Amino acid sequence: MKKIHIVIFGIGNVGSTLIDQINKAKSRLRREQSIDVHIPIVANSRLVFFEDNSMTNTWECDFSRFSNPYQMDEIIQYINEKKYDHVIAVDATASSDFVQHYNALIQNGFHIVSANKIANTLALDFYDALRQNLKDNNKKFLYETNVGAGLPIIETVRNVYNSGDTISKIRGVFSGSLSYMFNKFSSEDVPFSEVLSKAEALGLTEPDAREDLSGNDVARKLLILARELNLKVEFQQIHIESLVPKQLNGKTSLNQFKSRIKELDQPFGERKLSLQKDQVLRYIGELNVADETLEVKLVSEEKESALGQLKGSDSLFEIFTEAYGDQPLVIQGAGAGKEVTARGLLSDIIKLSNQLH
Ligand SMILES: NC(=O)C1=CN([C@@H]2O[C@H](COP(=O)(O)OP(=O)(O)OC[C@H]3O[C@@H](n4cnc5c(N)ncnc54)[C@H](OP(=O)(O)O)[C@@H]3O)[C@@H](O)[C@H]2O)C=CC1
Ligand SMILES: N[C@@H](CC=O)C(=O)O
Repeated sequence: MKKIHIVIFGIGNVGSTLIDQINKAKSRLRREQSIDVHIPIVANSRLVFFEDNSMTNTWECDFSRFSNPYQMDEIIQYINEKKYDHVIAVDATASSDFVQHYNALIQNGFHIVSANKIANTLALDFYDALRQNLKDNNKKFLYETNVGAGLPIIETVRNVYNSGDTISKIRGVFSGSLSYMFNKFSSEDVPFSEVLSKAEALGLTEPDAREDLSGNDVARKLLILARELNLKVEFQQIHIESLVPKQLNGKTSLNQFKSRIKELDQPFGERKLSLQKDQVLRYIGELNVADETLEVKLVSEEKESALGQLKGSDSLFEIFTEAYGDQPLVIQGAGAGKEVTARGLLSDIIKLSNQLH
């Protein structure tokens, strides 16, 4: 039996769902894969719970009764003292501060599984140094959920690339939350602000929904895929059409933005009115490999087209390669949501565990 110790950072939509999924999968993982998953530490942005402190019935109860403010050093020290063989830090935050701890975690024996896209989209210096650090310390970093949530996008792109096929373009609807919003907005008579609130309540958006609407989240996914193809591109090179109206862009706090979301209704209403019958709005990402251009934009699509017929929070990725010719390799399915994202993290945890000896 291989014992895997998981430290979970971030217990919002995705992190808390992951803990529930692990608890449910535990006995099957022991029985079928000889993997014993154990969660000794759970943390949010301010508080940490160490299992030694107490154990009641549920982790939520333990966390709310026995958690304390923390510094990262305490967590690293706790793990070091336990002398565990295999430790995985799961990043279920959206924090740019948290990723600054990755290198220290790796140097202290942690592997990393992440839903957070930030580490892979900082400057190339950081990106390359992180990979060197992983190599030097013989540690692994898995992040399939960075693109398409639970969909197998990164692995597929990597497999196609490693097989020697030439990828010329990747195009599609990269955002599950915006897919949901535009599906609902295009087909129902509701103001955009209402659709946005619903998407937030369903846990489909980023913790700060401006990251979705500004195009930053789609741009990050494009950049992550471009870097998987060994393109040396930076975030600043991406052409992004932001959907956040100028008066709300950059100058508002998150709370101010939330109190003013009705200001989105008019510009989106006008955009909808400009659509022809049988057209829908789609927010797409496009990576052209040959000229290294990355673009994020809002387009009108025919309802019957591949992008136009998407339902719910579906994402769709078209991967154009030499071997596949004119008809791209297509991956479609829910591209956001806590259940599918947590499943993607759990799948990375199991994949990683199977590589450890
Ligand atoms: N929702 C989805 O469909 C998908 C999400 N993802 C990614 O998953 C990640 C989590 O998303 P989601 O669960 O929806 O977000 P939530 O806002 O629901 O949860 C974020 C959690 O991270 C914690 N946190 C923030 N900063 C830190 C920190 N420095 N150290 C430890 N914990 C911290 C927050 O704590 P506190 O409450 O104290 O602020 C909170 O518990 C994001 O990176 C997102 O991009 C990826 C694919 C799909
Ligand atoms: N906000 C993201 C969630 C996953 O990354 C999306 O809409 O796809």
